Amino acid sequence: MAPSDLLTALRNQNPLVHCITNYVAMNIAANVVLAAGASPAMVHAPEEMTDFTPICGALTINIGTLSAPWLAGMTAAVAVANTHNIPWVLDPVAHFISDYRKQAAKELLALSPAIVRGNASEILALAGEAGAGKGVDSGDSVTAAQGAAKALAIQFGTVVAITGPVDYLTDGHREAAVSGGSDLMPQVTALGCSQTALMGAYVATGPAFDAALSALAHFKVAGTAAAKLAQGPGSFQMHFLDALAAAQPADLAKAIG
Ligand SMILES: Nc1ncnc2c1ncn2[C@@H]1O[C@H](COP(=O)(O)OP(=O)(O)O)[C@@H](O)[C@H]1O
Ligand SMILES: Cc1ncsc1CCOP(=O)(O)O
Ligand SMILES: [Mg+2]
Repeated sequence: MAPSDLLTALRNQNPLVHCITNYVAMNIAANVVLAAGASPAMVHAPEEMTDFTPICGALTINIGTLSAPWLAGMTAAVAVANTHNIPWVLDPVAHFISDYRKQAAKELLALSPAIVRGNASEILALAGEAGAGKGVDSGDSVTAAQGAAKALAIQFGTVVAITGPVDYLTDGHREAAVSGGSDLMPQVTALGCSQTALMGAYVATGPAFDAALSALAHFKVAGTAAAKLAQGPGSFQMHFLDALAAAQPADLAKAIG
């Protein structure tokens, strides 16, 4: 499906997106999903998954502020999603910072996410390559992680998105680059996490590769527009939400290629 059709479908369908994300991202990720035209719900108790996950169009899992009860909620949600053929997206935030987080990311990756999204350092480390990540921030170039993304996509039968100044997307066979946005984007916390949540909204609407591409393009188009009005990271965040809502389906193609 073309990105323009996917954005139109997303806004028509207003899919319910089950997000398990981190404490930092919860508010902005929910606002991003709403601004784009979908309906987010942040629900993480393991006891709620059998009731809630099956009624959602997609699930997103983000390990940014991981702890044991949250991991239990994540694995319970993924099990329900997989049983009901509900696509899910993995964001392995800073998984290389501890053995605990590394192991969690590895276990989640083995549970068949439709899409994996991370920054370059996260994708490199997921493929077992040494990177220069600094906590949640990337220290590596997107180009340096492209081989890792392809290898992961093939090994796990998934779509892998690396975000950065120019985003890269692959399913191991096809690949795409998405440009635009602003260098104010990494100055606003949890925009990567919000991108992951938005991928959930799109993958509830169409095939994984097309969904990830559309979500990446939607962010770049909105980021470019917001940067024209922003005076710094604070006003950028406000204008970015407005620009996500104002983006027109035909605009998305401008960011791709
Ligand atoms: N220097 C940059 N110029 C333009 N867009 C950027 C830049 N850095 C990051 N982005 C965009 O910011 C969003 C978050 O990406 P990123 O910062 O890589 O994620 P994370 O927060 O997980 O590290 C993505 O939409 C990405 O395209
Ligand atoms: C600062 C921080 N600390 C733990 S999670 C988080 C948010 C990270 O968000 P992103 O990966 O989108 O920059
Ligand atoms: Mg991140």
